[in-house]
Amino acid sequence: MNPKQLVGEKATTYIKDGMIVGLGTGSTAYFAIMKIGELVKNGLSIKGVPTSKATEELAISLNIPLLAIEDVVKIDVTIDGADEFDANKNLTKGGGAALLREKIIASVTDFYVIIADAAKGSQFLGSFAVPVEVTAFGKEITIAQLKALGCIPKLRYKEGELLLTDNQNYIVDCKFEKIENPAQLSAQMNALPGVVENGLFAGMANVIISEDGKGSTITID
Ligand SMILES: O=C[C@H](O)[C@H](O)[C@H](O)COP(=O)(O)O
Repeated sequence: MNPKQLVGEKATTYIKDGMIVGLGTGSTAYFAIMKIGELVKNGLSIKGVPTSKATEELAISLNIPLLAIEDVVKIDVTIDGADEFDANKNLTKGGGAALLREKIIASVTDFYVIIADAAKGSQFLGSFAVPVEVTAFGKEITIAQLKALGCIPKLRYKEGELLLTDNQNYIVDCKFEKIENPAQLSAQMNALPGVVENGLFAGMANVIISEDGKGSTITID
């Protein structure tokens, strides 16, 4: 089985009848959502909370009942992917530009399940550039301030156009070297006025489900 499908389906074992479930974004979360769609079809009663417009569309196509974000106070379980994870379950997310909605949803989640193939794990974060969502207004100033924190910043484009997030902001991909203290760096970036949110998720994941390259899952908790 495709490793993304393997970890995605395994993660759905944390979902129980009656739960409110955060639905992640990306090519790994896709497999968890497909499985949830199958479970719902077979009688599982849950309400989903999508982390992006793309995930919302997928969930609707699978007839997964959804909660409007304004009605969400607490989420039982969220299943989401990651671009990188370190030895302390800190994450880099936002390769698909969904980091703001993902972090808001993670912040009210009781049990946050991350699914990621083994190649995404290392001792320290830093291989993957940290995506940072910034306001359009003053973006050149914000980019200069991010650079002063020690990264090489790069405004993200898609198909020749500046990428606009679901929240109508831009993404700056910030390439740092070894990130030894993700919580501190996250706070420094979020202290910049033009930063809406950054893709470092420090101390948020309860469990990471990965795979051993031989068809078995590994649970890091
Ligand atoms: O913005 C996108 C999300 O943070 C994704 O969960 C992350 O980029 C991982 O995506 P994938 O599973 O496609 O590698």
